[in-house]
Amino acid sequence: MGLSLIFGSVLLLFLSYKFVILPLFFSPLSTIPKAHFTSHLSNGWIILQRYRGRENRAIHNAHQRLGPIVRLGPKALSVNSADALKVIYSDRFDKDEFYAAFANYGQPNMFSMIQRKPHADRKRMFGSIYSKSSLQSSSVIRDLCQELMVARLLPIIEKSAVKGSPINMIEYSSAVYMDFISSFIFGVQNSANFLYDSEARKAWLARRTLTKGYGFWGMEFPLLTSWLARLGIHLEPPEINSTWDAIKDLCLEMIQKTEKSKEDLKSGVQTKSVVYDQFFNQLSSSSDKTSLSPLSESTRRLTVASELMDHIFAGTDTTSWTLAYLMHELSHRPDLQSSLRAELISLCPPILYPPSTTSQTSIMNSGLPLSRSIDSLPLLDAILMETLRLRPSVPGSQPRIAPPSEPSSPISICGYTNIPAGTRVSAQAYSLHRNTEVFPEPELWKPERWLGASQVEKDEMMRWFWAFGSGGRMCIGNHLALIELKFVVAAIYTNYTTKIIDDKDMEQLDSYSAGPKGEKLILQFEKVR
Ligand code: HEM
Repeated sequence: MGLSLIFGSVLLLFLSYKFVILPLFFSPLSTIPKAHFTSHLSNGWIILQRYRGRENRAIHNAHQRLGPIVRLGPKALSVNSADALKVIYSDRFDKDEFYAAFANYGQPNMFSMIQRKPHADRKRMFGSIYSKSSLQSSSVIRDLCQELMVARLLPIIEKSAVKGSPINMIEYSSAVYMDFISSFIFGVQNSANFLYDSEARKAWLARRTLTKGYGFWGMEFPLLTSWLARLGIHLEPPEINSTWDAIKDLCLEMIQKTEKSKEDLKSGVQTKSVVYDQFFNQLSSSSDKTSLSPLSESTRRLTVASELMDHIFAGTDTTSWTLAYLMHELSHRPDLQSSLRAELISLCPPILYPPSTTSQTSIMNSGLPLSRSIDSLPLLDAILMETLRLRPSVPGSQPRIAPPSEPSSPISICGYTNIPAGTRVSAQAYSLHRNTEVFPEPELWKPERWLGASQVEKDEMMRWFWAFGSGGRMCIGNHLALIELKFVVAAIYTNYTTKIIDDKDMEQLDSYSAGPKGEKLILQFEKVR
């Protein structure tokens, strides 16, 4: 009795010290302002904000009140400082376990990998295929712009303009970018064709809508969720899993088609399966070199599928939401549409549709303007940058884990030193892009801010611009996204004006990656005379 009382008291003292006294008074984090009065002791508040879909705004609000660094939980910080980004998103911090949930088919991919070494090995396998110079000079990219954006998308818009029937741009922007990224990966002959295949397009969108807003329990409490599921208690509808499986089957189908098409050549438009070939060859040669654990055929296949499925996920919603927000904003500004068109007409040749039959450099036979000429148009660039600033597709926190401090270079963030190893530290584009000193009137969409800025102001804006993240884990598809977005905007606004018919769904959700709350942006296209 006496012994157990002593044991109980020691245990109670130990727990009080570890979970109350240490985080409250002795942790190096205890002097950092707390986002909520419970934040020194518990993650409960921030988890609740996440559950309610208010996390980005709640963190932003805390930064506005308390400054560039706030404590979200006993071992969790948020920072809002361009200087701190250089420390946290350097090659010393690993990703947080949060990312592991993005593995597909039980296999990790570049995005889901936590540690730097395996990630660096994986990233190297992609060589330079996503670099700006190789994309800008790629004949495949040129052929895809021609086939998908000119030959497939423009006729759809032309038809809608001629008939005067509005179209849902959320649906078509999703279609054009799914077709583009899957064609770049697998070749246009093996990819999705959502622009033409309305049944497949609608099924995909319906499945994506069904999964929207789910995933909280599995991500926050994976063990609890799977234990309860074994007992037949589902925290999220069980059909969500089968919906995800159906979504992922699409990638396996495209891989099968790509493998098969190597054997039997088809007629019709064909392009190289750039990403698939690069990754498959690199994976095969690296697995042949490692005699310890050569990959089995099925593991190799799932590894390819996990990686390429992730590029499809990462490259579809992000770009299509950006296009939808850009067109939404431009539709409010007919004056800006005219200025943009004047700039686009200066391209050589302009992307006129339908192409004039007399023109020698017709866009239909790939007389497209050079990608770098489109890239260097200042107004188009300003319009896109401003959209990515105000509506970044990944507005939420990108969590990293503080490494053990090295005596020669201790970790110091926003003036606080000795950040303990294992502390979860994150920044979010939502707040970085709303710094009023750098982006005055941050809630307004003002492309002019990028045009009128001096070089010094522009450099400062770029230091805070974080739509694609930064450091070694920055978006690998950023150059591809910019090319795809600029080309579609150029192709559309050279030929048409847009007017809003229904935009009730456009409020941006509050989550890690976030698009419009609904699936509808109805626009009326009119042919420019
Ligand atoms: C407007 C379009 C896009 C935006 C705003 C965007 C944004 C981002 C951001 C912020 C990250 C870092 C996320 C984090 O660490 O938490 C990221 C990573 C990534 N993105 Fe993108 N992305 C876009 C388009 C694309 C495209 C077209 C691809 C196609 C390949 C792509 C592939 C990836 C991959 C593979 C990663 C993981 C990189 C790594 O961990 O090394 N993204 N993206």
